[in-house]
Amino acid sequence: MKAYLELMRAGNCAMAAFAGFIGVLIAYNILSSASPYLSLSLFDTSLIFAIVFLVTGAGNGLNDYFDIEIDKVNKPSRPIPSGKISLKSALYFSLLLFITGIALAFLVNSLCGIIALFNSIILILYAQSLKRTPFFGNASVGYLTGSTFLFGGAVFGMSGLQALVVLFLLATLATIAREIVKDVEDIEGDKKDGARTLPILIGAKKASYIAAVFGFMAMLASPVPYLQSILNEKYLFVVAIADIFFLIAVYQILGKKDAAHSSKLFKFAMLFALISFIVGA
Ligand SMILES: CC(C)=CCC/C(C)=C/CC/C(C)=C/CC/C(C)=C/COC[C@H](O)COP(=O)(O)O
Ligand SMILES: CC(C)=CCC/C(C)=C/CC/C(C)=C/CC/C(C)=C/COP(=O)(O)OP(=O)(O)O
Ligand SMILES: [Mg+2]
Repeated sequence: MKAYLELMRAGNCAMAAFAGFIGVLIAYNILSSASPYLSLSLFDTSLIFAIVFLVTGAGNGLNDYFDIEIDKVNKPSRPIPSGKISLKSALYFSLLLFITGIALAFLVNSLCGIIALFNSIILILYAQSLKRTPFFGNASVGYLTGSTFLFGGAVFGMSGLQALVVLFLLATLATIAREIVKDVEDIEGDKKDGARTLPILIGAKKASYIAAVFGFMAMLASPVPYLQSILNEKYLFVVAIADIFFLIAVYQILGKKDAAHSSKLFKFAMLFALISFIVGA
């Protein structure tokens, strides 16, 4: 059981699922001010959390299935290269998670079902090939991460999804920045694997500057949810702390050229940003 949770990267699944949960709450807050009779279903909200957890876990599991050769070198302690889980078991487990997540999403409503199906296709394409293409891999993970908010809002249909576009964009920008930093960190292993990532194509320095631009865009846009009255002033205080960590993360990659530390700081800033959303809701 523990090995399967490790294969799913349960920590990332929980973070993504929490984002979906926040998406439901914020969309409800926005829409209920105009429609007082709008109801918030605890069952649907729990389903959103579970679906994002399952589909994210499926994507992570399939990712490790396709990455077996790289991970034998770079990450030998992971469940598949270490022998805790066989390749075939990892594949069937991931497919089961995808099917379960998609089926549950259609149980919520057709919009959630379509998003879950579309995201599952992107996750499969990412694991198979997209991750080895310049920038498209980073953009895919950025979209997928940002889509957790859209997915939560979709519980209330298109109006709920549209209400969370700003949060979607913030999360997407920040994730793209981190993904490019991760590619800078993995440049040697990716070169051996024949991957054509941004740092391999244009060099680590230029790629780091592009990551910094995405990071700054996310930071500069972070007051927008407050300015649009989507989130309150408490959000501003907490997101300011996230922005400081984003700034330090950018300094780590540009000033110190320490991609590993920068990646960790980006993730910590993203966690703080998630907290700012719930505090400001
Ligand atoms: C400026 C501002 C307010 C930005 C918003 C930042 C935000 C809320 C981002 C969303 C965070 C989120 C929903 C994360 C979900 C889980 C996750 C970490 C997804 C991306 O992971 C892919 C990554 O390649 C996994 O690598 P690793 O973390 O090293 O295992
Ligand atoms: C909203 C719904 C239904 C699903 C969203 C699914 C989500 C949130 C995905 C988040 C992004 C994510 C976890 C993508 C999976 C791909 C992945 C594991 C990328 C990182 O793997 P690599 O690029 O191989 O790098 P490492 O294996 O070294 O971490
Ligand atoms: Mg991988």
